[in-house]
Amino acid sequence: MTANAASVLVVDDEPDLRTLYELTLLREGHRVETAASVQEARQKLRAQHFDVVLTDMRLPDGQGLELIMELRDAQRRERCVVMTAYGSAENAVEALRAGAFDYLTKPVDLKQFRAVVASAVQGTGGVPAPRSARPGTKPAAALHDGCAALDRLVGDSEPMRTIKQHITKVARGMAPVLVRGESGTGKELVARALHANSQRADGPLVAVNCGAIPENLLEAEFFGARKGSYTGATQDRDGYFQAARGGTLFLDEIGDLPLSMQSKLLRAIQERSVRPLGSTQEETVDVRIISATHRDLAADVQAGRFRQDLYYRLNVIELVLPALRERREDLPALCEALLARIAQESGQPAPQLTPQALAQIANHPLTGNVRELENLLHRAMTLSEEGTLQLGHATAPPPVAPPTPEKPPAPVQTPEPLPAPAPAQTLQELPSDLQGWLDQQEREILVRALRDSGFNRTAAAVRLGISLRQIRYRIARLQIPTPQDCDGADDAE
Ligand SMILES: Nc1ncnc2c1ncn2[C@@H]1O[C@H](COP(=O)(O)OP(=O)(O)OP(=O)(O)O)[C@@H](O)[C@H]1O
Repeated sequence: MTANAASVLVVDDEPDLRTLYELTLLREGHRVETAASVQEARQKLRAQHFDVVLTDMRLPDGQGLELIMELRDAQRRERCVVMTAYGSAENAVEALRAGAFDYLTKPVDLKQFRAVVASAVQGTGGVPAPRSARPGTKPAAALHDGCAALDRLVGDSEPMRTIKQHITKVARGMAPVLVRGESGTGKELVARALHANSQRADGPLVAVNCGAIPENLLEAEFFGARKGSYTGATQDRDGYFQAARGGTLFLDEIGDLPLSMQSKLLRAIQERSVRPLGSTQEETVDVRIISATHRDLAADVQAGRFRQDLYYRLNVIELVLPALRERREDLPALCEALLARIAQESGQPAPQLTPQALAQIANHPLTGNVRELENLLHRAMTLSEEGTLQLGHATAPPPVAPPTPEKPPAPVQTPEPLPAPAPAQTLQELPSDLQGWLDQQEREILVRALRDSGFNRTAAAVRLGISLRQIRYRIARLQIPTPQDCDGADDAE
């Protein structure tokens, strides 16, 4: 028996299943009480508090959902896990919306069962959460990180206050969250704040831009791949799901995921397990899913571009971020915070923001939201003299090299730090490592385009006929070093 055993109430009308769950939990070191009906569960809950309540959805005298709602209304601390019949996605979604911490589908897989209970027990006061178990860290640190992540979301307007309240309220559960909002409104910051305020804050946050990954690589990137499963897979490697174990998987631009991948993602979420490419084994993964989109996913569902069942699964809780034009009162605070951040990153003192400069900024439509504001301030800072922010022409976007589709990319010249390419090999000899060779070619082309555009990724992307997202993905994948302020040189998308 573990010293910090949690107390669990199991509610199920089937005696065999009750015993199975009870034995499994006892073996994990927990204290267990059981109930066969809603009435009996109510009695037990009146008599004592538990850490976790595991309840079947359908009970002879009512629904497990009633218990969840009663505990929620009484502001009780119990975390509820509901067991729903396989294929009834609506029930699981309804339970999560009603405040359930998580759900399991029947027939319950015992491995999943143990993982979900372990996740629910963490931080309830039973088994200590990973953070407090780590030597040298205090629970206060968790609080601090969570608050700091919320503070990074600058803005005290009504819609921003509501968003922050919602973040603290929903961060601790396992329910999937869909963050909606125009490009540049801070969806990724919201995802980070959700993670930092969750009990998984000590685990990884893996952010994935679904729109930037080539379709043929999606499966391997998400679920991992075994050695030899495709050309270039020279060793086993984990996917995003495995990398996010015990933490949060942030799926940005989820609306850009092709339909074929949507069904695979749905399956992974439902089964809580993934099968790496080339493997015969399923791997259990314990991740919380947060997704984001600037698109109207409901309309995409109507148009058949997005799977309805996946939409329901991802959209259990929806957070809608306001556009900057809907919260113009936040502009002064945003400018101050962004200038301080840019100044700190560039090692310069923050320039003073005069009322005239602020008025000039306020006149700008800023359709690209906070990202556009950030880029504008970056440009203005480079023009500023004597400690005062000068807008000058900074409100105009920087010139971007026009696309030159008719002009094929010039022959690749090797940039300084890179090894010389092997053009002879291109034509005469077959490369012995195709993937490595292709990566090398791509790297050289990207480095050249970046240099030619003064490390402005937008311009480099235009030049190469790819999107900003794609170039960002490729730069990260090939680990191409870029100057610190490279972001600032980019246009708002
Ligand atoms: N409320 C905010 N306070 C401070 N900075 C913000 C805020 N919102 C956004 N930003 C900054 O603006 C930039 C864009 O934010 P973020 O990437 O989170 O937006 P997004 O909605 O995810 O954009 P996209 O849809 O294009 O991916 C980031 O540098 C971020 O730090």
